[in-house]
Amino acid sequence: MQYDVLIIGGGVGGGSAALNLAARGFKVAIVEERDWGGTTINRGSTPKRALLASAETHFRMTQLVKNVAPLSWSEMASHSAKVTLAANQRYGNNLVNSGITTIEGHATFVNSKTISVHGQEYQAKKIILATGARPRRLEFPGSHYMEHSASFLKSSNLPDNITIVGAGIIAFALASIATEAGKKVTIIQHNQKALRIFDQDLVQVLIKRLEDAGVIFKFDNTIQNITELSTGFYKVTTDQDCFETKAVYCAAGRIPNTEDLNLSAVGIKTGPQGIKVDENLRTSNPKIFALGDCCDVPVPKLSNYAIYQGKYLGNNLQKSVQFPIKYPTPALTVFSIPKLGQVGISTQQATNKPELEVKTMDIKNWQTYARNGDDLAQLKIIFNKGSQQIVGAEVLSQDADQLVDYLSLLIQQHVSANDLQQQLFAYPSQASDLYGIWQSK
Ligand SMILES: Cc1cc2nc3c(=O)[nH]c(=O)nc-3n(C[C@H](O)[C@H](O)[C@H](O)COP(=O)(O)OP(=O)(O)OC[C@H]3O[C@@H](n4cnc5c(N)ncnc54)[C@H](O)[C@@H]3O)c2cc1C
Ligand SMILES: NC(=O)c1ccc[n+]([C@@H]2O[C@H](COP(=O)([O-])OP(=O)(O)OC[C@H]3O[C@@H](n4cnc5c(N)ncnc54)[C@H](O)[C@@H]3O)[C@@H](O)[C@H]2O)c1
Repeated sequence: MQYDVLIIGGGVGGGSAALNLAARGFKVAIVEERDWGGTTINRGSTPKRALLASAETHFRMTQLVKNVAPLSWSEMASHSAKVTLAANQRYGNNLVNSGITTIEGHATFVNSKTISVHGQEYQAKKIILATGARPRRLEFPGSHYMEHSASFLKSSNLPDNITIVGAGIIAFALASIATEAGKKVTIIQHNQKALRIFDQDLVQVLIKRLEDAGVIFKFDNTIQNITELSTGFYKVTTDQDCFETKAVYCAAGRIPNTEDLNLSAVGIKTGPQGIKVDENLRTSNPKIFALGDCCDVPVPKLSNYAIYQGKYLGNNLQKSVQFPIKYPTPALTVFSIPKLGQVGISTQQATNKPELEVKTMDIKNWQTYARNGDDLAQLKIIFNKGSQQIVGAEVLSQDADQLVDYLSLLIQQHVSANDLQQQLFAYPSQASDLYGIWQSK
């Protein structure tokens, strides 16, 4: 069978490229070996945020009133499973309804224009790799007892005492959800630094809040051994400590899926960060492109970037891709309780840049935050001293994700204090608070 474009990987990156190409009249086929929507829809932000919906609501209630009923994990899990299944089905149906041929199975290259799935060959003028990434595995005696974020997110009966290895972006979300559901959580981190790209003052506030909620952080601990006990517990041994837990989840980073594709047959180069691509997302084979978590790009491996890269290839592939990809203002959020958001230039990047000024604002008494009991809310804004333009921000708040998105628009569109005064926002709201960011400078 012959197509204009074949895409390997039906996650949000591959799906975004497929939908954009199909909308432009290309004959497109997409291959998926596991589940439509990939990590995001089935094992990432969709189930995570569905579980977080209950956990956050519970936390917000406990900030405002006494005697809030405990959460039931089975009810949270069944809500998350329903939302996730619906999203998965919608994702697959949307591809089919958009005129895209969907193929289920594992794809490997035969040559630069041909792939094979279950022994059936498919040909295309151009091929896009969007095979994503998988959890990094650590190797030590008993490491096979460790599970990963996917089994946490799918669990219908999360154990009441769990351990997470790695104090990164996944660990903080899982720990916040589990703690609010009444579980005992231990986090093991091999060095001193949690959430290393975020503002470390705000990270310390978040760690303290999780510790107050019962999370045990074991920094400078390297996990060395896990043994199964007859009591239903596992014994975890680190180079500093030894303790018992009912489940261990490894959240120590992710590695790109570049194996089992026969990439060497088509001359595609890879490295530890993934498939090598140029600024047009073209691999070392000019007919083959790559995007999302599987490729080595100088931007975070996130759903929003994978979708953006898919749109870029969807819009440019017909012109043989003449223009390099340009990324808009970066924005990301740790979906912990409260959330930690970052947009534009970070406080770490602003260090030693004399033209930039970091302004720290304790915003917990602002109406928006005070009325929600958001008593840890803090904002750090990075201004350009000359233009007074906002160029970045770091924020800790129950609604950090929304504030980061508003600020991202201000930064991307170079909105000034004067421009904002011409805007009419509903009041009082997070958006209307934005006037105050300049005023309180
Ligand atoms: C727990 C968790 C939470 C996350 N939360 C967020 C978040 O809140 N916000 C955010 O922006 N990002 C988040 N991420 C990151 C985000 O999920 C990824 O960046 C995103 O899924 C990448 O999309 P992708 O299409 O490149 O890869 P994937 O979604 O991984 O899709 C790749 C697909 O390719 C398929 N595939 C691989 N090899 C083959 C083959 N040979 N043949 C056929 N099919 C193949 C796989 O089965 C998979 O479905 C999270 C990740 C995790 C694990
Ligand atoms: N909200 C979001 O945007 C979001 C949410 C979840 C995941 N993601 C994506 O998924 C990726 C993977 O998330 P992650 O949390 O696994 O990775 P991460 O890179 O955020 O964190 C991994 C942590 O594990 C630590 N670590 C590494 N080896 C270790 C070891 N042997 N023992 C103990 N600690 C160890 C690292 O120092 C780091 O702190 C992220 O980088 C991001 O791209 C994004």
